[in-house]
Amino acid sequence: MPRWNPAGLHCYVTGGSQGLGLELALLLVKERAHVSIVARDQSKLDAAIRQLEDVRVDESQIIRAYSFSLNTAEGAEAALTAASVPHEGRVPDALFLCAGSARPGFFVEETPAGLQSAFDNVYWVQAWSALTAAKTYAKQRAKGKIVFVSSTVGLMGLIGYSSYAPAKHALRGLADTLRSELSLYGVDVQIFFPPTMQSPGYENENKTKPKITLKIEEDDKGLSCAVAARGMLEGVKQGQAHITADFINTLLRATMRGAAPYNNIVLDTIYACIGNIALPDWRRGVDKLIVKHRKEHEEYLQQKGFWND
Ligand SMILES: NC(=O)C1=CN([C@@H]2O[C@H](COP(=O)(O)OP(=O)(O)OC[C@H]3O[C@@H](n4cnc5c(N)ncnc54)[C@H](OP(=O)(O)O)[C@@H]3O)[C@@H](O)[C@H]2O)C=CC1
Ligand SMILES: CCCCCCCCCCCCCCCC(=O)[C@@H](N)CO
Repeated sequence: MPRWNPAGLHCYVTGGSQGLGLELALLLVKERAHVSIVARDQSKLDAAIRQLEDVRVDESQIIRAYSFSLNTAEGAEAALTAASVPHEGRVPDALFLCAGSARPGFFVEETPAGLQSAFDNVYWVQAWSALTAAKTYAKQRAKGKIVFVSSTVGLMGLIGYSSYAPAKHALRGLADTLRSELSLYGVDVQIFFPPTMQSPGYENENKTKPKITLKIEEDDKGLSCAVAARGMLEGVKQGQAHITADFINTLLRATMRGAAPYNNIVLDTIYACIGNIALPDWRRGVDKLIVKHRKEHEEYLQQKGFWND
């Protein structure tokens, strides 16, 4: 299969105002793509556009920002329609659905409304864009690409991520389904599983992250968003269905593949063997750490007034 090349194509990057999405948008602009970024905060979009303009290679590149909330079907549709205007109404050649946010916490402290809004912020924030794009690809008889962004905790579960991990797993289910179904229209579907990335969103979630989750993650320095974006784009170019950019997520990917396509049958089999031994070993350590944390957790709940009502 020939490598995918973004030069001259219209790439639509949600969450393109900061973090992974911005770093990916920068790479795409450097590779001569037309780039549209979408996020809510206009001032962050303005700052991002200045950075993207700085790396423009060609006068003819169309580089635009659009402020929309992608949490609703209407918002996602309006954003895609707006971004298509400078391209004669044509659907973008590729969508990179990077938008999403995490709000870690303990399950027993969650509320029904909180859990539902988390699904909006993690699953629907990408799925609505895929829905409107898929319909438009089919109607316009256009070929294209949709790339979702999941997480390490789209491949496993970890204390503190009960509102987030299920939605990231659901994105994998959607990506696998659409990889199968959208081949009807010549639309490629891929999904990236990033590890921890040093981003504004990560710094923000750490402010309220449970202590035990912080402890489990403490040795994990994560990737810079620039390195993660490079790994993501490389996997996209190679046409990988499931993309990873670091060793741990590669082990998780290889052990969680199921019927998904191999990236490399020999290497993936080796990674799965390593993962089958190393991952349960790591998990046993984490399980022990959590049991040891019981007393401190009880004190935390006491302090929060958990037993008061
Ligand atoms: N950082 C990490 O450790 C990891 C992150 N991920 C995932 O990778 C992706 C990128 O993460 P990261 O770079 O850290 O994210 P950041 O939180 O730093 O940036 C998120 C981007 O998405 C935009 N966004 C968020 N919600 C919406 C919305 N409802 N509508 C429109 N735009 C929105 C934000 O802009 P604005 O708020 O202005 O709308 C911003 O541009 C996310 O999907 C995240 O879940 C996965 C694994 C690890
Ligand atoms: C040999 C086996 C060793 C395995 C080590 C695994 C260590 C990983 C623990 C951290 C996982 C948390 C990632 C969540 C990232 C994310 O999506 C949020 N930060 C959202 O922004």
